[in-house]
Amino acid sequence: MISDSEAISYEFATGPDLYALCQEAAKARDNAWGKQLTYSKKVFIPLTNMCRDSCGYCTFVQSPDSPHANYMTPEQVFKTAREGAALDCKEALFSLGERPEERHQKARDMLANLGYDSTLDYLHDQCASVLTHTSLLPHVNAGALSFDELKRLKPVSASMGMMLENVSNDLLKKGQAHYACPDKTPKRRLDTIEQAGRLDIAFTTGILIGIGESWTDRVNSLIAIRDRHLAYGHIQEVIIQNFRAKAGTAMADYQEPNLDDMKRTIAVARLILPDDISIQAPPNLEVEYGSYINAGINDWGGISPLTKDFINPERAWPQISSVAQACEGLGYSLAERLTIYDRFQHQDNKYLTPNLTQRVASLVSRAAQVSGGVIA
Ligand SMILES: O=c1nc2n(C[C@H](O)[C@H](O)[C@H](O)CO)c3cc(O)ccc3cc-2c(=O)[nH]1
Ligand SMILES: C[C@H]1O[C@@H](n2cnc3c(N)ncnc32)[C@H](O)[C@@H]1O
Ligand code: MET
Ligand code: SF4
Repeated sequence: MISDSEAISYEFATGPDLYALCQEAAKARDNAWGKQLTYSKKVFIPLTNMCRDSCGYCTFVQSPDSPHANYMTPEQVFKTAREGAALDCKEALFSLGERPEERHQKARDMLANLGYDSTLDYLHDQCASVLTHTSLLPHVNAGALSFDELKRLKPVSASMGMMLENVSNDLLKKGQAHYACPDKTPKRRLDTIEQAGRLDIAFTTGILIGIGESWTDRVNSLIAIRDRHLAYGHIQEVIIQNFRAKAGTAMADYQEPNLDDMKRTIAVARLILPDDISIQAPPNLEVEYGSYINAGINDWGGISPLTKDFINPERAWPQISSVAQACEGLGYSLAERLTIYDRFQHQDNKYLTPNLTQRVASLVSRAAQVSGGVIA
């Protein structure tokens, strides 16, 4: 662990200083997580691509005028989930736009056709349906949610998540990444993390780097996550995600963070966050993703053999065998894990409702029968 001021002092760490910082982080990771990295085999279910926000970096969102604006039908959800299960996926990642019906008539009309007036009600029922009809465990990433909304989703989602993005209020100003995004206020994002803690939901969060924040904003975002974890103990993983500039977005010409920036941020995250939080970085947003290992990550997040990363559709997943090779080249093994990390699984139905406890147990025992138990 390092102090807050020490973390801030690493802003310009480069060359041998960055190397030493990464070594310290890698040592902390080895002590806490051993010589094994993990990933979750998943399918991506983009339930709707309409959204009431308009983040400057996002190409996932579609304007209601676009012919591509949609809700997936229950049949499409089921087909994706079933095909994923057939390929041995264990997670159904529901990732979607936020409350589109509160802004767009087209979203209200499409929802009405499906028999709903709220995206979150539809989400709830589709998670329930995946649980009933397939072996997959839903993980909901629906952005900022209230206590009541999280509470309703808990029995149908094995874990949940929402990127904090960043705690800087400056990003809400005109011309900045989160201008006119009511769901990206640090207050609402932090409140979601807090309420998930009160509800004992195993929670994924993280920061998106390179969206106009300062280094101090970045460290302060990690500190904010740490402090909520110290209060509730519910943060299972923190994602360090690098912004990728996309043509056609407000931030198309923004500079992307470089590899040193990612390594520096990963290392500081490892050293400032408690050891029991997993540090995750996606392997599809950086060609030299293997060097994240030497900076202290222990997890790659979800990797899909079936669906693309709908948020970064132009960035194909590396083959799982290539990720395994990158790990092995540095002396680490690669193992599959479930969407809810091991230490949250066996706590007397605290994090999992009884129905989900059972589902998790049967996935774990299935994994134990094939290939000697791949689930970490
Ligand atoms: O494929 C992706 N998976 C994303 N995931 C899923 C992640 O890779 C894992 O599948 C889950 O975290 C399960 O551990 C997120 C999950 C969250 O809870 C919050 C944010 C993300 C962001 C992404 C993402 O941009 N792309
Ligand atoms: C689901 C998560 O995907 C991330 N996200 C959205 N757009 C981009 C982008 N251009 N580059 C990298 N990550 C992105 C945000 O952090 C969001 O919370
Ligand atoms: N809309 C949610 C968020 O931004 C999740 C998907 S982002 C493409 O957190
Ligand atoms: S990042 Fe999420 S909240 Fe922002 S516009 Fe895209 S879908 Fe909406």
